[in-house]
Amino acid sequence: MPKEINFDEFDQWISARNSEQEEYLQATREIARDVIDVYNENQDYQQYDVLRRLSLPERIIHFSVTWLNDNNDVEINQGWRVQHSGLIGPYKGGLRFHPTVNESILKFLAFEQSFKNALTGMPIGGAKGGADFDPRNRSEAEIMRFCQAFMTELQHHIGPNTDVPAGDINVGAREIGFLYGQYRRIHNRFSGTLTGKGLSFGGSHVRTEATGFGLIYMLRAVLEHHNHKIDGLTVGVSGAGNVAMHAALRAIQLGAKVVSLSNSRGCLQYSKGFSENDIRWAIDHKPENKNVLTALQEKIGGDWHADKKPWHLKMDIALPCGTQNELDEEDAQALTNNGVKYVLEGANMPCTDAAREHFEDQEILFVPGKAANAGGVAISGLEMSQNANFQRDSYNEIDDTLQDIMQSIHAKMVENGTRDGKVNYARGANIAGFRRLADAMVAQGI
Ligand SMILES: NC(=O)C1=CN([C@@H]2O[C@H](COP(=O)(O)OP(=O)(O)OC[C@H]3O[C@@H](n4cnc5c(N)ncnc54)[C@H](OP(=O)(O)O)[C@@H]3O)[C@@H](O)[C@H]2O)C=CC1
Ligand SMILES: O=C(O)CCC(=O)C(=O)O
Repeated sequence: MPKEINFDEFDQWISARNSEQEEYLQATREIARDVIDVYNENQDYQQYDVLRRLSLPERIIHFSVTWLNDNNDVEINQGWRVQHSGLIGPYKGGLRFHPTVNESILKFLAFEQSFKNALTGMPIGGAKGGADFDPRNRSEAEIMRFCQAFMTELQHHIGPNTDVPAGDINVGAREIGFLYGQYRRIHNRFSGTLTGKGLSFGGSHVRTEATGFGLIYMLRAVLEHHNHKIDGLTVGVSGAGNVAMHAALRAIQLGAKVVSLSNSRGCLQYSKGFSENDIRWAIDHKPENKNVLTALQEKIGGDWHADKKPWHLKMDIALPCGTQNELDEEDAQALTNNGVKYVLEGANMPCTDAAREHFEDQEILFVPGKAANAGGVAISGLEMSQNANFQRDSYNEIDDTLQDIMQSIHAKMVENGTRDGKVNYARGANIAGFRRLADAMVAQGI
């Protein structure tokens, strides 16, 4: 029988099933708060129980990864693939290698991924995976053997029409090459089972840059909607990885002043504003430097603040691009004290709940990661279709498509998130993603 549900009932239900999985509870509660009215207004959604069903992963695969280090000692790690929703296409989402990886983090990432992928308009479901492997201080040979051992287990569960992994933290082009090589060796088949591949073996132009560039295209759309221009604005970026560096690069190319980058060890402040060449140098020299930001500081100057975040600096726009929950309420307060106007999440869920509430209370425009960083997975979707058709589109064609996709996600948020003339981008993203998944769930029955 159709049944309405209120937020407290939902909260009790989800908490009882996921106790001590704080990141997962944070992500599911955040979406439920925004979509519960949409759910309660729709008899079909109630009849098919879509809110609760969408709040649990379809499948979690958990395996051990056993491999030999350079001393020929056995090492054992834990690996997972969380296949959250295959409703609208093959499971799709990145792999993360980091010592903090656990089931709660991968479940939250897979859950967010399903809503993000729904926003792209493409036929891709949501998943995430990874391992508690720490690649820091490992030789390249050890990283290769770990990737091969990880894929030996994961390959049972993926395929071009089943589940297509890609990169995430500490999984870049090199690791995707090792993972793909092992998959191809086992299956003796050239297929699109992994995106983010090298250009010489089925990769797509712009995939490397897509998440960071897409974030800046989203920023441009948000600014235009509010009659502003990026030119001359001051931007603070956290992180110094794939997303952060490419966001900084595109922002500078479009005329912004980027005054910070950071990593888990501290923050590099460069008040004059980095040049394109500074960012390109950091991208190129990251592999051979333990801390590319202190190496950059030695080259160009600026101030290195050990164990600090960039959020105490003066900026118009904040782009957290490091990791989940890196920006808390105190940071949000510091940003508003300094006059920040826009916050766009490049990372997945980098703002804590309290920080998001603070931005909402202060009427700071906030765009959640599931919309702002969707450019990466969107170009992964294009890599899949190029692979399926044995074709390669040009760099400019893909970059143009990326701009169109980010514009269309912006339009969906405005359509679903505007009340009394004001856009709540988080609510707009949650409602638009929820409607697409919920409609597919109803149409496919039980
Ligand atoms: N790659 C992609 O296409 C996509 C990535 N994302 C998300 O973007 C984020 C970054 O991923 P990506 O750039 O690919 O990963 P990378 O591995 O390339 O880089 C991660 C960067 O974040 C830094 N970092 C880690 N923890 C913190 C912290 N607490 N504060 C500040 N910086 C920190 C790392 O520093 P250190 O080296 O010191 O650890 C590193 O510089 C993640 O949340 C990821 O899920 C989202 C969409 C797509
Ligand atoms: O490209 C992909 O498949 C996944 C990207 C990703 O992990 C993400 O969007 O968080």
